Amino acid sequence: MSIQVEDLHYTYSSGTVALQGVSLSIADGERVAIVGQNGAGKTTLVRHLNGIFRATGGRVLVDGQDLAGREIAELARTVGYVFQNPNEQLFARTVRAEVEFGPRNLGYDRARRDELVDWALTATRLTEHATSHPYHLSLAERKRVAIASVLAMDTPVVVFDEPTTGQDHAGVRDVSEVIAQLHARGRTVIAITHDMDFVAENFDRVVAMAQGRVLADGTVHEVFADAEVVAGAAVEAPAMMRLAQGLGWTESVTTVERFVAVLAR
Ligand SMILES: Nc1ncnc2c1ncn2[C@@H]1O[C@H](COP(=O)(O)OP(=O)(O)OP(=O)(O)O)[C@@H](O)[C@H]1O
Repeated sequence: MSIQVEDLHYTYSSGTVALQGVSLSIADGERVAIVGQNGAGKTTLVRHLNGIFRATGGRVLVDGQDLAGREIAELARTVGYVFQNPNEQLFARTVRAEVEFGPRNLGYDRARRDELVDWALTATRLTEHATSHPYHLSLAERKRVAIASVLAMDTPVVVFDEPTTGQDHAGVRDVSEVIAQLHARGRTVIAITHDMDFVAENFDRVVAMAQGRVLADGTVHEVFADAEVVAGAAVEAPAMMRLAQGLGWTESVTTVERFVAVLAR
């Protein structure tokens, strides 16, 4: 499902100008990472995609339809949003009830619901915690519950707000695997992240933001090879890319797999 953001502006009621004319076009099935320093406007931007925020200027179209005037409940069927802080998202008494809430609310029948919930729990390694209270789990596990509860809604677009923060190595691998599964199912995946190695390993495209604007939009290599962009967005290129540059290689190298392939030659 495609997304068009056209000259989007957003000013908080406090007067903070968070977005100053963002334009983006995301095609069906793309994997897009949004990067940039704290306060760049990333969260404000993605919260427009499912109608949590309404543009104070410009517009957002999903599948060609303007989101203005559309109900949040209707948009929930289209764009899933995993909050950065799971405590803002979770409310049920058991993990399974939490994960089942979305598909139940969307009116999916029992068989589809069970299938989606089982898949979401397996994908996030939470099956054994299905009957636990989410608040008895660690923060990292609660974050995975938040991910599972959005996965189970089976939306064509899934937006993650800093999905790897607080996750250990296995948790990061799980999130990568979830993204790969969503991609294989043809879903559009958008993630805000501060982990540039995670970006390089899991995304095809990077949008770098600064001060409420898009500074650069391109492949991982294109965006991180531009020193001005790297400085302006206050990010660091992925480790493999820095290593390859340090070795004086001219090839595009952003991932471990690619690094090993070039080294082997
Ligand atoms: N609820 C709010 N009320 C007022 N200002 C806000 C609010 N939330 C965010 N802002 C401000 O809007 C600007 C953009 O914030 P936003 O959270 O979108 O940035 P971000 O790029 O997601 O940052 P981070 O990486 O820290 O999550 C910042 O100046 C921030 O202080």
